[in-house]
Amino acid sequence: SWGYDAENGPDKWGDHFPIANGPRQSPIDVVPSQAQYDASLKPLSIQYDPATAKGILNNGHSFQVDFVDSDDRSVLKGGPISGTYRLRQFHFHWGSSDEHGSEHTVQGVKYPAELHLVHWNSGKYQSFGESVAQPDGLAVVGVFLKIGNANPHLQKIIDAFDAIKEKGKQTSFSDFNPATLLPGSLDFWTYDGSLTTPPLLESVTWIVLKKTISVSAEQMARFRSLLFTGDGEAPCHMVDNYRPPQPLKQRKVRASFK
Ligand SMILES: O=S(=O)(O)/C=C/c1cc(Br)ccc1O
Ligand SMILES: [Zn+2]
Repeated sequence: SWGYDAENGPDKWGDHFPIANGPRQSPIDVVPSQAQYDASLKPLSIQYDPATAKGILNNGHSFQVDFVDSDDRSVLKGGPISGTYRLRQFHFHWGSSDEHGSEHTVQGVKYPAELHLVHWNSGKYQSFGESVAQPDGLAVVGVFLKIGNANPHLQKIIDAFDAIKEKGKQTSFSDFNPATLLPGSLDFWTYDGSLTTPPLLESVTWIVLKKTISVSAEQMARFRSLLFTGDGEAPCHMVDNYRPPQPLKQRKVRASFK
């Protein structure tokens, strides 16, 4: 199945998922000078309840922290979206070195990693599964990681890595507030896009934060100690699990800030 190597990576995804060459694919290169300031964009409203954190899983492509999404305790509102979107999971994409690894880029600048907080439109649809097939079904907040001081909030996640080193492994993960992973400013760029992994569905309103959060080089090295492979397979380090920027086509990127 799909992955990130030469045989099954982003250049091959179109073979099984033709939408890979669609009109609203993600990620993109954000060019700040081309983004239009939109005064009608509301401030982002992000309210997460740490009690909704459920577990952490190595899914063979990344690791994800899953949340209880059977009620509106952890939700995203405002910004470019209408109504309420419920937090489903967050995950990361990262590189084999600190020089690259993010999916979105900013005028060609690559960051060592990118956090994605995935939300679905619980105001309009009954489940994540239904939402993922709708043009307004998902809202993903993207946050760039930049090498600097160790991030104490990331450390709690990293401390769980020994339990999920291989593909398919999972463990409980509770009492965690993902809002601690957000930068001080919620200024953002927004555009209509897609999932950046197969099935690449064009159902995502992207909200990419301008400000970064810190991660130390040592913490990044811990991300790279995870494995794409399962128990009993020849080990392959989980690195370079990012899709490169895709054509903007007929889209405009809006900015929430001047
Ligand atoms: O990298 S993203 O575009 O955030 C992919 C999100 C995603 C989330 C879920 Br939940 C299932 C499949 C997916 O592809
Ligand atoms: Zn992602």
